[in-house]
Amino acid sequence: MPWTPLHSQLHQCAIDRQLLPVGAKILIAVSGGQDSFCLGQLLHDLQSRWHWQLAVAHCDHGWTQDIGIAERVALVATRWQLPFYCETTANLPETDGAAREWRYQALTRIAEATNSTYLVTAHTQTDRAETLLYNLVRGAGADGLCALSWHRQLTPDLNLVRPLLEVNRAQTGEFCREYQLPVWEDAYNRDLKYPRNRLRLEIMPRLATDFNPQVESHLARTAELLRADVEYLESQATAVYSQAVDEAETKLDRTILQSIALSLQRRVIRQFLTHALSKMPTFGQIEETIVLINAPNRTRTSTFSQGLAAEVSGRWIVVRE
Ligand SMILES: Nc1ncnc2c1ncn2[C@@H]1O[C@H](COP(=O)(O)OP(=O)(O)OP(=O)(O)O)[C@@H](O)[C@H]1O
Repeated sequence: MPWTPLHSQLHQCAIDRQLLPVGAKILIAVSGGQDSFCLGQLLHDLQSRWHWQLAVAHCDHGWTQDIGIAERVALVATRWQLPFYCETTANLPETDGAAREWRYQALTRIAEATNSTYLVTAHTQTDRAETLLYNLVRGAGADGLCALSWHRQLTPDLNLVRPLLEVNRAQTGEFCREYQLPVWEDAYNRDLKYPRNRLRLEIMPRLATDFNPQVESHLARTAELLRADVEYLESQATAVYSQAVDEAETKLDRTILQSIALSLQRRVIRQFLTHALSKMPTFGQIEETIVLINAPNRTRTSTFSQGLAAEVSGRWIVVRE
């Protein structure tokens, strides 16, 4: 089969971003859709140049509309002459979130069992643009807008890598047609009952025709820029947090918080409350706690959870009943 511009793009991207080292042991998550078939084919074709050890994993949710997909993926894996692993769940996941959680657990198990140190998924530039817009409309800060990073540590021994973040869905579709890959069209993806599908099928095309044909790549670039900002801010916040918090992580020094910018204050308070409440605080809880930085002694927020509230105690902010 021909060497395509996508082969060159992925090859160059792997070099520039140092995504997958020479000789890496890589597990490819293949759903049976066009994006992951495209990714699998590209990695397979580049394998001899990079000396990667590849394997294919599929997660079977047991949903009736998915019958036959695992067999298709297995067939393509055989065509690629790659080992194929499939996990089926005993409990049908009822929501998208539950399915995703189970999928990542299953993929991690397969990666561990096969000693793979990289798990790759086929999230694309299109997914990134849609995620940004979807989260923006629902209400998100910079952290929510830059979801989908190039890589993320899943466990101490396993990295999640997303090599297709600069490739769009039109390109993966065209590639799969050229390579005659047996792409599975998920009926769920066309159901306009789901907001995410309406965004993909109605809003994004409308933005492209009425506003800017490059909307997808522009939104994805915004996500990329935001990610760098967020990573920098979060690392600064972590450094301040370690200075401002006491050893037991029960109180926060207001004098240190008073001298930093609001954007860092928010992040330090979020880290503190996440620890104190054992869960991610809401935006409102963070804003209430920010007020305490310059408030009189004994000023108290509303009750957050389990009877706990934040309170000024001299130079400290504490969380207590
Ligand atoms: N059933 C599956 N088996 C194996 N891999 C899968 C499966 N479903 C999804 N994936 C992997 O995850 C990628 C993203 O798929 P999809 O967009 O459907 O997941 P998502 O749940 O919306 O994404 P996220 O994991 O970011 O929430 C796919 O390209 C594929 O690599």
